[in-house]
Amino acid sequence: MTPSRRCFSAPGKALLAGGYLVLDPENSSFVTALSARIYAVTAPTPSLDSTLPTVTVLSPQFQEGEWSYTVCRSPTTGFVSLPAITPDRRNPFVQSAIASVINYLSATGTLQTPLPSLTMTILSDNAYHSQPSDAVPRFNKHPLPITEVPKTGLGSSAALTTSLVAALLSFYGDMNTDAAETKIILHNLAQLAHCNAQGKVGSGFDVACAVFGSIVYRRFQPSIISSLPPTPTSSAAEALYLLSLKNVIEADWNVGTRACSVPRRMRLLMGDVSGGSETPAMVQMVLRWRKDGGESASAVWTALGKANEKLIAAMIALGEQAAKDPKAYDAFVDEVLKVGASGVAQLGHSNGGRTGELFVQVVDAIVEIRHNLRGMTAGSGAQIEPVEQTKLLDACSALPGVLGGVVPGAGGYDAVCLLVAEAAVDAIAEQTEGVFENVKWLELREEATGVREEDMLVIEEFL
Ligand SMILES: Nc1ncnc2c1ncn2[C@@H]1O[C@H](COP(=O)(O)OP(=O)(O)O)[C@@H](O)[C@H]1O
Ligand SMILES: C[C@@](O)(CCOP(=O)(O)OP(=O)(O)O)CC(=O)O
Repeated sequence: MTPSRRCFSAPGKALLAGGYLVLDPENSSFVTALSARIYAVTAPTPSLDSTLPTVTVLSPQFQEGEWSYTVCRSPTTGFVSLPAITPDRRNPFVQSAIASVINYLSATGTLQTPLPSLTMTILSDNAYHSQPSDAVPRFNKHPLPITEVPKTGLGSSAALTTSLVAALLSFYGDMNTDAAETKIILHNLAQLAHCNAQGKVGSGFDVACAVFGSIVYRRFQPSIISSLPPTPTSSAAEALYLLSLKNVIEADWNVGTRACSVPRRMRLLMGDVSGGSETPAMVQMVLRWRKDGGESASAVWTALGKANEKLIAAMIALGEQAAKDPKAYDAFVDEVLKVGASGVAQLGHSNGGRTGELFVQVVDAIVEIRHNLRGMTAGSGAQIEPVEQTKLLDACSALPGVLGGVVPGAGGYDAVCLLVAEAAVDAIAEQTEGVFENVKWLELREEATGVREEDMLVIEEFL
């Protein structure tokens, strides 16, 4: 093993509660980090003293997965531009991650000099992309470029950008990405790089989840990012740009990133639904309805916000209760295994004390969220919980061990997400397979940890 190699990884996401409302910094959302991760391995590239340093990113699972840049640093201003050595190839997320980190380190005066050349190799878990069969090897290779392989909607660009930013901060800035203050810088840089690459300021829940793991997320004010001047074209502008970049990255973004997770013995069950939806088009329809839909739209929006808050509070309280009164909690979960969601609500009302009460709140909140998402669907015309998903979610909610289910994120024909008792998973799969042909339960589960350094020994064999 090359001793200087290091590996950083970041997780994918599911937005359990907060689709659309998360675009407004007033609202909280519940974001779950998933077991599918993207890994970035750093290795110094031997280079000649006389040549300019280069940064190369390899993504060997995809055809044409190589992007190389020369690092040109202005001796007067310190601004770094990155002309592509492979100009016919584009990967805006890769380029943007490198540019943001190197310029930030340059602005803070901590960029390593002379700058060594670097190669980063990306490995991405199979769950991010549709696979030809279930029996593919880990980190399966595709016979197509990345842009042509269908995605599953787990937030590959956010996990990629975050793992690259962590790798770059550690390689070029010698920063400990585990330290709390570095994680905030990492988050802000990854958000900026992701927005620049996307060409728009998104809600950022996927990037925040890739950095911090499962969280109750509240967005930053978009003006923080849009206040940064455009990429400079003169020396005077370069100096100003670097100063602004440092200020923006080190400012208090006031994001909500409180850690949360699915309570023990419960599990998220993610179902891939064949179809697929266009998130940006749906966002446009919803925002238009929100703006022009008068009081009825406002009422649905407010009620959905309340239902989301209720679910968030109940999930957190239930996790605490599981630790505080494990006996009562375990006894209640054993009962949950015997009944469907409405049965859980009945049980919780009649007995179960505080634990029962909290289970009722979770079940009720999911019902309320779905009710309002259907109101949004009807009002906006965006197919957020389409009728097919209503049928699927209703049928699943009646199965023993299921607390309820939602269409995660923007909703539509991408996925469903159930909250279930862990021990019921196999029975749920058995009872739904063949009945609902278009749902495929995924091997994914919550893994609440955000960006982290990996043991190189574990990843080495896949390189
Ligand atoms: N494993 C990977 N290797 C290289 N680039 C990747 C990888 N995964 C994602 N990307 C980048 O992210 C882009 C996909 O981003 P996007 O369309 O926003 O999808 P998502 O919703 O999964 O983030 C790809 O076209 C590529 O530029
Ligand atoms: C509508 C949204 O609030 C949530 C979309 O969540 P998804 O998980 O559906 O996201 P994509 O992977 O980008 O399709 C838009 C946003 O917050 O950016």
